[in-house]
Amino acid sequence: MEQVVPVYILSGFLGSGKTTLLQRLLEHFKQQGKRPAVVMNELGEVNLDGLLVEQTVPMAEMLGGCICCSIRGDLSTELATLIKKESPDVVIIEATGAANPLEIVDGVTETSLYQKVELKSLITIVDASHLLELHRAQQGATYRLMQEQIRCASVLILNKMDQVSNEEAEEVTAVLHKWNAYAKVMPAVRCEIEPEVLLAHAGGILSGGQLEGEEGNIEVGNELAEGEHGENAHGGGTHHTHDHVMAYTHYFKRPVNSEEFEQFVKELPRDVYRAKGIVTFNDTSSRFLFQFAYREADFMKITPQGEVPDVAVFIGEHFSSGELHNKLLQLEKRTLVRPGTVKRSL
Ligand SMILES: Nc1nc2c(ncn2[C@@H]2O[C@H](COP(=O)(O)OP(=O)(O)OP(=O)(O)O)[C@@H](O)[C@H]2O)c(=O)[nH]1
Repeated sequence: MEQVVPVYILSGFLGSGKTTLLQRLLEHFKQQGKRPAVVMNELGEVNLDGLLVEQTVPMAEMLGGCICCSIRGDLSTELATLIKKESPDVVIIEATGAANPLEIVDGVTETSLYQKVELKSLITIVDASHLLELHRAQQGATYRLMQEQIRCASVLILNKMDQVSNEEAEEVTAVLHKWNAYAKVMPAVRCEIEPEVLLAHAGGILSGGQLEGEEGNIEVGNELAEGEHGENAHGGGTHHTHDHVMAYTHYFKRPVNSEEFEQFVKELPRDVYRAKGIVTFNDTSSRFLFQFAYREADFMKITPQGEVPDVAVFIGEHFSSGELHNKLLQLEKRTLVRPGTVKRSL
C-alpha cells in the first residue's frame, strides 16, 4: 500500500532562520535512514538557499514569486510531482519569508486530494529582536504578516536569542504566548533544538476556520484583512496579497571589490530587509555566499556545484531597485578601471 508522506511547513519572516532549521532537519532525517525531499520557494529568480542543501536531496524549486500568491496554484502540483517522482519518506516545504502560511496549508491539503500526504506541522521561526522591535512600534505590514505567521504555527521557534537580553527574551516570549496560546515556544540560537523534541511538539495545525473562531481571544486578530494587504482573486475569501514586498535580482557581469561591496551592503536602505547572493571578488581567491538579514551581514566561502552565476537578490518594501542597480553597476565599473587590486582574505 502507498505510504502517507508526512509534510512539514517551515514558515517565518525573511531571514529568521528557516534554511538554518531546514539543514538541521535534513540531517536528522538522513541519520534516521529516511529520504527527505524539499520544496523551496524563493521570491528571487535564483535559489540561493538551495545551494546550502546537499545535492542528493530531491528538491522542487518554485522561484520568482511567492507560493501564497503568484504561484500558489503550482504548489499542490509541484508537491504531488515530487512525491511521485522521488518517493520521499518526508517532505519539508520552505516558504518565502513573505508568505502567508494559511495559503500554503491550503496548497498541501489540496495535494492530499490526489496524493497520500499528511500535513504534520507548521513550524514558524521568529527572529526575537526583529519581532520585539516591530511589536514596540506596533505597526507596519511586516508586523502584521509576522503576527499571522505566529498565529498559524503549531510550534514556534524563538530564534536568534543570542541577540536579546534576558528581559527582552521575557518580553518577546510573552508576545508569542499572547498571539498563539496553543503553540509550544522553543527558544534557540541558530535553530539548535533537538529535532525529536521539535517534531514531537509539532502537531495540530490551526485551520483558517479555527483561527476565525478564536479571533476574539487574540490581540489585533483581524489586522491582516486591512491596510496594504488586499483581497485577491484566488477565491476562498481570506487570501491576502503582499504586494508591498518586492525583490530585485542583480546578475553581476564581473567581479567587484570586496571592501566596496561590504560597504554597499552596510549602506543598504532600511527598506531592504533581506539580501543574499553569490559574488566573486577581484581581491579574494574564493567566491562568497553573502547573507544580510535584519541589518547583519555574513560572508561565507563557497564553491558552488555546476554553473552558478554571480547574483544578488534584495528583498524589502518599496525600495528603489533602480538605485541598487546603478550602485552595483558602479561597483562593477570601478573594478574595470582598477583591476588587480591587492588580494585579501575575508
Ligand atoms: N546571530 C544569529 N544569526 C542567525 C541565527 N540563526 C540564523 N542566523 C543567520 O541569519 C541569516 C539568515 O538565516 P537563514 O536560515 O538563511 O534565514 P531564512 O529564514 O531561511 O531566510 P530567507 O530564506 O531569506 O527567508 C544567516 O546569515 C544565518 O546564519 C541566530 O540564532 N543568531
